[in-house]
Amino acid sequence: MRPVQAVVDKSLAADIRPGAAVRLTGVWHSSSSSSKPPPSVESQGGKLARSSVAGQPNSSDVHEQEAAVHSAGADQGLAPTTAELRVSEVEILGSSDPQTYPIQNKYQTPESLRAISHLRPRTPINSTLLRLRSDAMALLSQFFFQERFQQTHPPIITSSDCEGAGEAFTVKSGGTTEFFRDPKYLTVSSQLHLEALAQALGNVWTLSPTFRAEQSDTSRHLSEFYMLEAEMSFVQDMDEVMDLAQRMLASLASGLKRLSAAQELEKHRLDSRDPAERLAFEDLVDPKELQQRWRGLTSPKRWPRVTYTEAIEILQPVAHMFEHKPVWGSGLQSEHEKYLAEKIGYDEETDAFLPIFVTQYPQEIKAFYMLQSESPPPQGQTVDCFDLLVPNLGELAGGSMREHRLAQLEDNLRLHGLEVPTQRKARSNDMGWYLDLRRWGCPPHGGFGLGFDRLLSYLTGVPNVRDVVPFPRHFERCDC
Ligand SMILES: NC(=O)C[C@H](N)C(=O)O
Repeated sequence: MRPVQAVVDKSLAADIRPGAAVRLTGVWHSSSSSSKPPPSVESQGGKLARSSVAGQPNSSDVHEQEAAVHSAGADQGLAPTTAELRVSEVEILGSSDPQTYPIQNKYQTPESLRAISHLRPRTPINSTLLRLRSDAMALLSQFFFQERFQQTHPPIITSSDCEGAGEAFTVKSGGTTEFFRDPKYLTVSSQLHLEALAQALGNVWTLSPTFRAEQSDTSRHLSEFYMLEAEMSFVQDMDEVMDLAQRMLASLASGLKRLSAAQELEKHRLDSRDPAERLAFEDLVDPKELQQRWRGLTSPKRWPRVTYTEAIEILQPVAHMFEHKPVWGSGLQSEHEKYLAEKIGYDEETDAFLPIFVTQYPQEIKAFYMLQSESPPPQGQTVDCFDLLVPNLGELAGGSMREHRLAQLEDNLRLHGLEVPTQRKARSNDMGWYLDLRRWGCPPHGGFGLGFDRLLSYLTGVPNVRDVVPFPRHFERCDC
Protein backbone atom coordinates (compact mmCIF):
# COMPACT_ATOMS: atom_id res chain seq x y z
CA MET A 1 0.00 0.00 0.00
CA ARG A 2 1.21 3.49 -0.84
CA PRO A 3 1.80 5.89 2.03
CA VAL A 4 -0.57 8.84 2.01
CA GLN A 5 -0.49 12.24 3.62
CA ALA A 6 -3.50 14.49 4.11
CA VAL A 7 -3.13 18.24 3.78
CA VAL A 8 -5.92 20.16 5.42
CA ASP A 9 -6.57 23.93 5.47
CA LYS A 10 -6.58 25.53 8.89
CA SER A 11 -10.30 26.27 8.63
CA LEU A 12 -11.13 22.60 8.12
CA ALA A 13 -8.48 21.33 10.51
CA ALA A 14 -10.42 22.82 13.41
CA ASP A 15 -13.13 20.23 12.78
CA ILE A 16 -10.73 17.35 13.27
CA ARG A 17 -10.66 16.87 17.01
CA PRO A 18 -7.92 14.70 18.51
CA GLY A 19 -9.16 11.13 18.64
CA ALA A 20 -12.07 11.63 16.21
CA ALA A 21 -12.80 9.18 13.41
CA VAL A 22 -13.11 11.17 10.18
CA ARG A 23 -13.45 10.74 6.46
CA LEU A 24 -11.36 13.17 4.42
CA THR A 25 -12.30 13.86 0.83
CA GLY A 26 -10.36 15.95 -1.64
CA VAL A 27 -7.99 16.05 -4.54
CA TRP A 28 -4.89 13.95 -4.83
CA HIS A 29 -1.46 15.21 -5.58
CA SER A 30 0.74 12.32 -6.43
CA SER A 31 4.43 12.13 -7.26
CA SER A 32 3.90 8.90 -9.16
CA SER A 33 1.30 8.91 -11.92
CA SER A 34 0.96 5.12 -12.03
CA SER A 35 -0.71 4.85 -8.63
CA LYS A 36 -4.40 5.27 -8.05
CA PRO A 37 -5.21 6.48 -4.57
CA PRO A 38 -8.89 6.69 -3.61
CA PRO A 39 -10.85 9.97 -3.50
CA SER A 40 -11.19 9.85 0.27
CA VAL A 41 -9.42 8.38 3.26
CA GLU A 42 -10.55 7.56 6.76
CA SER A 43 -8.67 8.51 9.86
CA GLN A 44 -9.02 7.38 13.43
CA GLY A 45 -7.40 9.09 16.35
CA GLY A 46 -4.99 10.94 14.16
CA LYS A 47 -3.86 8.06 11.94
CA LEU A 48 -5.09 7.40 8.47
CA ALA A 49 -6.92 4.17 9.02
CA ARG A 50 -7.81 2.91 5.59
CA SER A 51 -8.73 4.06 2.15
CA SER A 52 -12.44 4.00 1.58
CA VAL A 53 -13.10 3.88 -2.17
CA ALA A 54 -10.86 3.14 -5.12
CA GLY A 55 -10.64 5.93 -7.69
CA GLN A 56 -8.50 8.11 -9.87
CA PRO A 57 -6.19 10.73 -8.39
CA ASN A 58 -6.08 14.21 -9.75
CA SER A 59 -2.58 15.50 -9.45
CA SER A 60 -3.03 18.74 -11.36
CA ASP A 61 -4.61 20.91 -8.77
CA VAL A 62 -2.40 21.06 -5.71
CA HIS A 63 -0.64 24.17 -4.45
CA GLU A 64 1.70 24.63 -1.56
CA GLN A 65 0.19 23.13 1.53
CA GLU A 66 -1.13 25.67 3.97
CA ALA A 67 -1.49 23.45 6.94
CA ALA A 68 -0.35 19.87 7.10
CA VAL A 69 -2.42 18.77 10.01
CA HIS A 70 -0.06 16.84 12.19
CA SER A 71 -2.32 17.24 15.16
CA ALA A 72 -4.62 14.95 13.24
CA GLY A 73 -1.72 12.72 12.39
CA ALA A 74 -2.61 12.11 8.77
CA ASP A 75 0.68 10.41 8.23
CA GLN A 76 1.01 6.89 7.02
CA GLY A 77 4.61 6.75 5.91
CA LEU A 78 7.53 8.55 4.37
CA ALA A 79 8.44 6.85 1.14
CA PRO A 80 9.28 9.30 -1.66
CA THR A 81 6.15 8.30 -3.57
CA THR A 82 3.91 9.55 -0.76
CA ALA A 83 0.58 10.68 -2.16
CA GLU A 84 -0.97 13.85 -0.79
CA LEU A 85 -4.67 14.32 -0.40
CA ARG A 86 -5.60 18.00 -0.41
CA VAL A 87 -8.68 17.86 1.73
CA SER A 88 -11.81 19.80 0.76
CA GLU A 89 -14.30 18.08 3.02
CA VAL A 90 -14.14 16.61 6.48
CA GLU A 91 -16.88 14.27 7.61
CA ILE A 92 -16.96 13.31 11.28
CA LEU A 93 -17.75 9.60 11.57
CA GLY A 94 -17.03 9.27 15.26
CA SER A 95 -16.70 12.33 17.48
CA SER A 96 -14.17 12.74 20.25
CA ASP A 97 -13.98 15.14 23.16
CA PRO A 98 -10.51 16.69 23.03
CA GLN A 99 -10.80 17.73 26.68
CA THR A 100 -10.94 14.15 27.88
CA TYR A 101 -9.02 12.34 25.10
CA PRO A 102 -6.07 10.82 26.98
CA ILE A 103 -3.52 11.01 24.15
CA GLN A 104 -2.14 14.53 24.30
CA ASN A 105 -0.09 16.16 21.58
CA LYS A 106 2.85 16.48 23.91
CA TYR A 107 5.44 14.20 25.43
CA GLN A 108 3.92 11.38 27.46
CA THR A 109 6.14 8.91 29.24
CA PRO A 110 6.19 5.32 27.99
CA GLU A 111 4.95 4.30 31.44
CA SER A 112 1.88 6.55 31.25
CA LEU A 113 1.10 5.24 27.76
CA ARG A 114 1.39 1.63 28.95
CA ALA A 115 -1.40 2.38 31.39
CA ILE A 116 -3.72 3.11 28.43
CA SER A 117 -2.71 0.24 26.17
CA HIS A 118 -6.16 0.29 24.50
CA LEU A 119 -5.42 3.79 23.13
CA ARG A 120 -1.63 3.64 22.88
CA PRO A 121 -1.62 2.16 19.34
CA ARG A 122 -3.01 5.52 18.13
CA THR A 123 0.27 7.27 18.91
CA PRO A 124 2.49 7.59 15.82
CA ILE A 125 5.44 5.70 17.26
CA ASN A 126 3.41 2.85 18.70
CA SER A 127 1.44 2.26 15.54
CA THR A 128 4.70 2.22 13.59
CA LEU A 129 6.11 -0.39 15.97
CA LEU A 130 3.01 -2.53 15.59
CA ARG A 131 3.16 -2.31 11.80
CA LEU A 132 6.80 -3.30 11.93
CA ARG A 133 5.75 -6.25 14.08
CA SER A 134 3.25 -7.25 11.42
CA ASP A 135 5.87 -6.89 8.66
CA ALA A 136 8.22 -9.11 10.67
CA MET A 137 5.60 -11.85 10.95
CA ALA A 138 4.95 -11.75 7.21
CA LEU A 139 8.66 -11.91 6.40
CA LEU A 140 9.23 -14.83 8.76
CA SER A 141 6.35 -16.75 7.20
CA GLN A 142 7.88 -16.10 3.81
CA PHE A 143 11.32 -17.23 4.99
CA PHE A 144 10.06 -20.52 6.42
CA PHE A 145 7.86 -21.15 3.39
CA GLN A 146 10.90 -20.76 1.15
CA GLU A 147 12.86 -23.11 3.41
CA ARG A 148 10.02 -25.65 3.10
CA PHE A 149 9.17 -25.63 6.82
CA GLN A 150 5.57 -26.41 7.78
CA GLN A 151 3.89 -23.83 10.01
CA THR A 152 1.97 -25.58 12.78
CA HIS A 153 -0.30 -24.75 15.72
CA PRO A 154 0.96 -26.50 18.84
CA PRO A 155 -1.37 -26.38 21.87
CA ILE A 156 -1.54 -23.53 24.37
CA ILE A 157 -2.93 -25.73 27.17
CA THR A 158 -0.44 -28.46 28.01
CA SER A 159 0.05 -31.22 30.52
CA SER A 160 3.69 -30.55 31.33
CA ASP A 161 6.18 -27.83 32.11
CA CYS A 162 8.59 -28.35 29.19
CA GLU A 163 11.44 -26.38 30.72
CA GLY A 164 10.91 -27.87 34.19
CA ALA A 165 11.62 -24.48 35.75
CA GLY A 166 8.36 -24.33 37.72
CA GLU A 167 7.26 -21.19 35.91
CA ALA A 168 4.06 -22.50 34.35
CA PHE A 169 0.66 -20.86 34.95
CA THR A 170 -1.93 -23.44 36.01
CA VAL A 171 -5.25 -23.49 34.15
CA LYS A 172 -8.31 -23.29 36.38
CA SER A 173 -12.00 -23.39 35.66
CA GLY A 174 -14.37 -22.03 38.31
CA GLY A 175 -11.52 -21.93 40.81
CA THR A 176 -10.53 -25.58 40.40
CA THR A 177 -8.20 -27.55 38.18
CA GLU A 178 -10.81 -30.33 37.76
CA PHE A 179 -11.87 -29.38 34.24
CA PHE A 180 -9.27 -31.60 32.59
CA ARG A 181 -9.19 -34.04 35.57
CA ASP A 182 -5.51 -33.28 36.22
CA PRO A 183 -3.77 -29.91 36.51
CA LYS A 184 -2.94 -28.38 33.14
CA TYR A 185 -0.72 -25.46 32.29
CA LEU A 186 -0.34 -22.62 29.83
CA THR A 187 2.53 -23.60 27.57
CA VAL A 188 6.05 -22.43 28.45
CA SER A 189 7.41 -23.74 25.15
CA SER A 190 5.95 -25.57 22.16
CA GLN A 191 9.12 -27.56 21.67
CA LEU A 192 7.93 -30.98 22.84
CA HIS A 193 4.86 -30.85 20.59
CA LEU A 194 6.93 -29.54 17.70
CA GLU A 195 9.20 -32.57 18.09
CA ALA A 196 6.16 -34.83 17.63
CA LEU A 197 5.08 -32.88 14.55
CA ALA A 198 8.60 -32.77 13.07
CA GLN A 199 8.73 -36.56 13.14
CA ALA A 200 5.66 -36.63 10.94
CA LEU A 201 5.93 -33.52 8.79
CA GLY A 202 9.64 -32.85 8.53
CA ASN A 203 10.86 -29.40 9.52
CA VAL A 204 8.25 -27.34 11.36
CA TRP A 205 7.91 -23.91 12.94
CA THR A 206 5.47 -21.81 14.91
CA LEU A 207 5.10 -18.31 16.27
CA SER A 208 2.85 -18.85 19.26
CA PRO A 209 1.92 -17.24 22.55
CA THR A 210 3.99 -18.58 25.42
CA PHE A 211 3.53 -17.97 29.13
CA ARG A 212 5.91 -17.77 32.05
CA ALA A 213 4.93 -16.98 35.63
CA GLU A 214 8.34 -15.48 36.33
CA GLN A 215 8.20 -12.73 38.92
CA SER A 216 10.77 -10.71 36.98
CA ASP A 217 9.73 -7.08 36.72
CA THR A 218 12.34 -6.12 34.11
CA SER A 219 12.36 -4.47 30.71
CA ARG A 220 13.11 -7.89 29.12
CA HIS A 221 10.38 -10.05 30.63
CA LEU A 222 6.73 -10.52 29.78
CA SER A 223 4.39 -13.12 31.31
CA GLU A 224 2.76 -13.59 27.91
CA PHE A 225 5.13 -13.39 24.98
CA TYR A 226 5.46 -14.71 21.46
CA MET A 227 8.07 -17.34 20.86
CA LEU A 228 9.23 -18.35 17.43
CA GLU A 229 10.17 -22.00 17.56
CA ALA A 230 11.61 -24.18 14.81
CA GLU A 231 12.30 -27.90 14.91
CA MET A 232 14.39 -29.74 12.33
CA SER A 233 14.32 -33.48 11.71
CA PHE A 234 17.21 -35.63 10.53
CA VAL A 235 19.82 -33.13 11.67
CA GLN A 236 23.48 -34.16 11.55
CA ASP A 237 24.77 -31.70 14.12
CA MET A 238 23.92 -28.49 15.92
CA ASP A 239 25.71 -26.32 13.37
CA GLU A 240 22.75 -26.88 11.07
CA VAL A 241 20.39 -25.47 13.68
CA MET A 242 22.59 -22.44 14.37
CA ASP A 243 22.98 -21.85 10.64
CA LEU A 244 19.20 -21.79 10.30
CA ALA A 245 18.87 -19.23 13.11
CA GLN A 246 21.44 -16.96 11.45
CA ARG A 247 19.85 -17.31 7.99
CA MET A 248 16.44 -16.54 9.40
CA LEU A 249 17.50 -13.40 11.26
CA ALA A 250 19.57 -12.13 8.34
CA SER A 251 16.68 -12.59 5.95
CA LEU A 252 14.27 -10.88 8.36
CA ALA A 253 16.52 -7.85 8.91
CA SER A 254 17.25 -7.33 5.23
CA GLY A 255 13.55 -7.72 4.38
CA LEU A 256 12.48 -5.23 7.05
CA LYS A 257 14.93 -2.60 5.84
CA ARG A 258 13.01 -2.38 2.59
CA LEU A 259 9.59 -1.91 4.17
CA SER A 260 8.00 1.37 5.12
CA ALA A 261 7.45 0.69 8.84
CA ALA A 262 11.20 0.37 9.45
CA GLN A 263 11.88 3.49 7.40
CA GLU A 264 9.08 5.32 9.20
CA LEU A 265 10.56 4.33 12.53
CA GLU A 266 13.81 5.89 11.44
CA LYS A 267 11.93 9.06 10.57
CA HIS A 268 10.29 9.19 14.02
CA ARG A 269 13.68 8.67 15.54
CA LEU A 270 15.21 11.58 13.66
CA ASP A 271 12.24 13.90 13.78
CA SER A 272 11.92 15.35 17.22
CA ARG A 273 10.32 18.63 16.15
CA ASP A 274 6.82 17.42 16.76
CA PRO A 275 6.52 16.45 20.42
CA ALA A 276 4.04 13.72 19.54
CA GLU A 277 6.76 12.00 17.53
CA ARG A 278 8.82 11.54 20.64
CA LEU A 279 6.24 9.40 22.38
CA ALA A 280 7.79 6.31 23.90
CA PHE A 281 11.24 7.33 22.80
CA GLU A 282 12.76 7.55 26.22
CA ASP A 283 16.14 5.88 26.63
CA LEU A 284 16.24 4.89 23.00
CA VAL A 285 19.30 3.00 21.89
CA ASP A 286 21.85 5.24 20.26
CA PRO A 287 21.36 5.34 16.44
CA LYS A 288 25.00 4.36 15.88
CA GLU A 289 24.58 1.24 17.98
CA LEU A 290 21.34 0.44 16.20
CA GLN A 291 23.15 0.50 12.88
CA GLN A 292 25.87 -1.75 14.31
CA ARG A 293 23.15 -4.22 15.30
CA TRP A 294 21.55 -4.25 11.86
CA ARG A 295 24.92 -4.57 10.14
CA GLY A 296 25.68 -7.55 12.37
CA LEU A 297 22.34 -9.22 11.69
CA THR A 298 22.76 -8.91 7.93
CA SER A 299 26.50 -9.64 7.88
CA PRO A 300 27.65 -12.37 5.50
CA LYS A 301 30.19 -13.42 8.15
CA ARG A 302 29.45 -16.50 10.23
CA TRP A 303 28.44 -15.37 13.74
CA PRO A 304 31.02 -16.30 16.40
CA ARG A 305 30.55 -19.59 18.25
CA VAL A 306 32.23 -20.19 21.62
CA THR A 307 31.65 -22.95 24.10
CA TYR A 308 30.34 -22.23 27.59
CA THR A 309 33.72 -23.42 28.96
CA GLU A 310 35.56 -20.89 26.77
CA ALA A 311 33.07 -18.21 27.82
CA ILE A 312 33.82 -18.88 31.50
CA GLU A 313 37.54 -18.58 30.71
CA ILE A 314 36.89 -15.19 29.09
CA LEU A 315 34.79 -14.00 32.04
CA GLN A 316 36.97 -15.13 34.93
CA PRO A 317 39.88 -12.67 34.46
CA VAL A 318 37.34 -9.80 34.56
CA ALA A 319 35.26 -11.28 37.39
CA HIS A 320 35.59 -8.02 39.38
CA MET A 321 33.28 -6.34 36.85
CA PHE A 322 30.34 -8.49 37.80
CA GLU A 323 27.98 -8.83 40.70
CA HIS A 324 27.94 -12.63 40.27
CA LYS A 325 31.20 -14.55 40.04
CA PRO A 326 31.46 -16.57 36.81
CA VAL A 327 32.07 -20.20 37.83
CA TRP A 328 31.95 -23.35 35.72
CA GLY A 329 28.73 -25.17 36.56
CA SER A 330 26.53 -22.11 37.19
CA GLY A 331 24.32 -20.44 34.66
CA LEU A 332 25.47 -17.30 32.90
CA GLN A 333 23.87 -14.20 34.40
CA SER A 334 22.51 -11.53 32.14
CA GLU A 335 25.49 -9.26 33.04
CA HIS A 336 27.82 -12.03 31.78
CA GLU A 337 25.80 -12.51 28.62
CA LYS A 338 25.85 -8.81 27.78
CA TYR A 339 29.60 -8.63 28.34
CA LEU A 340 30.27 -11.66 26.14
CA ALA A 341 28.01 -10.36 23.38
CA GLU A 342 29.85 -7.05 23.24
CA LYS A 343 33.33 -8.47 23.64
CA ILE A 344 33.12 -11.40 21.25
CA GLY A 345 30.46 -10.08 18.90
CA TYR A 346 32.03 -6.76 17.95
CA ASP A 347 33.51 -6.96 14.46
CA GLU A 348 36.00 -4.16 13.98
CA GLU A 349 36.36 -4.63 10.26
CA THR A 350 32.71 -3.85 9.56
CA ASP A 351 31.93 -1.91 12.76
CA ALA A 352 29.11 -4.32 13.50
CA PHE A 353 27.74 -6.32 16.42
CA LEU A 354 27.50 -9.92 15.30
CA PRO A 355 25.19 -11.95 17.55
CA ILE A 356 27.16 -14.76 19.23
CA PHE A 357 26.37 -18.40 19.97
CA VAL A 358 27.49 -19.83 23.31
CA THR A 359 27.33 -23.61 23.14
CA GLN A 360 27.71 -26.75 25.27
CA TYR A 361 26.50 -25.74 28.73
CA PRO A 362 26.82 -28.10 31.72
CA GLN A 363 24.13 -30.74 31.64
CA GLU A 364 22.95 -30.12 35.21
CA ILE A 365 21.85 -26.55 34.53
CA LYS A 366 20.04 -27.31 31.29
CA ALA A 367 16.75 -29.03 30.45
CA PHE A 368 16.33 -32.83 30.52
CA TYR A 369 15.66 -33.18 26.79
CA MET A 370 19.09 -32.08 25.59
CA LEU A 371 21.61 -34.41 23.96
CA GLN A 372 24.87 -35.07 25.83
CA SER A 373 27.97 -33.72 24.11
CA GLU A 374 30.30 -36.36 22.74
CA SER A 375 33.52 -34.82 23.98
CA PRO A 376 32.77 -32.83 27.15
CA PRO A 377 35.51 -30.72 28.77
CA PRO A 378 37.38 -32.05 31.85
CA GLN A 379 35.16 -29.90 34.12
CA GLY A 380 32.10 -32.12 33.56
CA GLN A 381 29.38 -33.39 31.25
CA THR A 382 27.87 -30.86 28.87
CA VAL A 383 24.96 -30.90 26.41
CA ASP A 384 24.69 -29.86 22.75
CA CYS A 385 22.81 -26.65 23.25
CA PHE A 386 23.27 -22.99 22.45
CA ASP A 387 22.17 -19.55 23.54
CA LEU A 388 22.21 -16.72 21.03
CA LEU A 389 23.40 -13.55 22.75
CA VAL A 390 23.26 -9.91 21.65
CA PRO A 391 24.63 -6.73 23.26
CA ASN A 392 22.50 -4.80 25.75
CA LEU A 393 19.85 -7.48 25.82
CA GLY A 394 21.58 -10.81 26.43
CA GLU A 395 19.74 -13.95 25.40
CA LEU A 396 17.65 -13.69 22.25
CA ALA A 397 17.26 -17.39 21.44
CA GLY A 398 18.10 -20.81 22.80
CA GLY A 399 18.24 -24.17 21.11
CA SER A 400 19.66 -27.65 21.29
CA MET A 401 19.98 -31.08 19.81
CA ARG A 402 17.38 -33.28 21.47
CA GLU A 403 18.17 -36.66 23.08
CA HIS A 404 16.58 -38.98 20.54
CA ARG A 405 17.46 -42.33 22.18
CA LEU A 406 14.98 -43.82 24.68
CA ALA A 407 17.40 -45.24 27.27
CA GLN A 408 19.49 -42.06 27.38
CA LEU A 409 16.41 -39.87 27.66
CA GLU A 410 15.24 -41.94 30.63
CA ASP A 411 18.68 -41.47 32.21
CA ASN A 412 18.38 -37.73 31.67
CA LEU A 413 14.99 -37.68 33.41
CA ARG A 414 16.49 -39.49 36.39
CA LEU A 415 19.47 -37.14 36.47
CA HIS A 416 17.08 -34.18 36.67
CA GLY A 417 15.06 -35.85 39.43
CA LEU A 418 12.02 -36.27 37.16
CA GLU A 419 9.66 -39.22 37.07
CA VAL A 420 10.37 -41.86 34.40
CA PRO A 421 7.04 -43.18 33.10
CA THR A 422 7.20 -46.88 32.37
CA GLN A 423 4.43 -47.18 29.86
CA ARG A 424 2.07 -44.72 28.21
CA LYS A 425 -1.21 -44.72 30.13
CA ALA A 426 -4.36 -43.23 28.67
CA ARG A 427 -5.19 -39.86 30.23
CA SER A 428 -2.02 -39.82 32.26
CA ASN A 429 -0.39 -36.52 33.03
CA ASP A 430 3.14 -37.76 32.69
CA MET A 431 5.79 -37.58 29.98
CA GLY A 432 4.92 -41.01 28.59
CA TRP A 433 3.82 -39.55 25.27
CA TYR A 434 7.16 -37.78 24.87
CA LEU A 435 9.03 -41.04 25.48
CA ASP A 436 6.76 -42.75 22.92
CA LEU A 437 8.34 -40.51 20.29
CA ARG A 438 11.67 -42.25 21.02
CA ARG A 439 10.06 -45.67 21.07
CA TRP A 440 9.08 -45.71 17.41
CA GLY A 441 11.58 -44.31 14.95
CA CYS A 442 13.11 -41.12 16.27
CA PRO A 443 15.76 -39.49 14.05
CA PRO A 444 18.41 -37.10 15.39
CA HIS A 445 16.74 -33.71 15.58
CA GLY A 446 17.11 -30.26 17.05
CA GLY A 447 15.64 -26.79 17.11
CA PHE A 448 15.50 -23.42 18.76
CA GLY A 449 13.13 -20.92 20.35
CA LEU A 450 13.48 -17.18 19.91
CA GLY A 451 11.69 -14.46 21.90
CA PHE A 452 9.88 -12.55 19.16
CA ASP A 453 9.16 -9.49 21.33
CA ARG A 454 12.77 -9.30 22.47
CA LEU A 455 13.87 -9.52 18.87
CA LEU A 456 11.65 -6.56 17.95
CA SER A 457 13.02 -4.56 20.85
CA TYR A 458 16.56 -5.35 19.63
CA LEU A 459 15.74 -4.41 16.03
CA THR A 460 13.98 -1.17 16.87
CA GLY A 461 16.22 -0.01 19.71
CA VAL A 462 13.11 0.45 21.88
CA PRO A 463 14.60 -0.74 25.13
CA ASN A 464 11.50 -1.99 26.89
CA VAL A 465 9.88 -5.11 25.51
CA ARG A 466 6.54 -3.81 26.88
CA ASP A 467 6.54 -1.15 24.17
CA VAL A 468 6.71 -3.51 21.19
CA VAL A 469 3.64 -5.58 22.12
CA PRO A 470 0.10 -4.21 21.84
CA PHE A 471 -1.11 -5.30 25.29
CA PRO A 472 1.78 -6.14 27.62
CA ARG A 473 1.26 -8.64 30.44
CA HIS A 474 3.89 -8.85 33.12
CA PHE A 475 4.32 -9.30 36.83
CA GLU A 476 1.41 -7.56 38.61
CA ARG A 477 0.06 -6.00 35.37
CA CYS A 478 -2.69 -7.21 33.07
CA ASP A 479 -4.93 -4.16 32.67
CA CYS A 480 -7.23 -4.78 29.75
N1 LIG B 1 12.08 -24.58 21.09
C1 LIG B 1 13.10 -24.38 21.88
O1 LIG B 1 14.16 -24.96 21.71
C2 LIG B 1 12.95 -23.44 23.04
C3 LIG B 1 13.26 -24.06 24.36
N2 LIG B 1 12.33 -25.11 24.69
C4 LIG B 1 13.15 -22.96 25.40
O2 LIG B 1 12.08 -22.73 25.95
O3 LIG B 1 14.14 -22.27 25.62
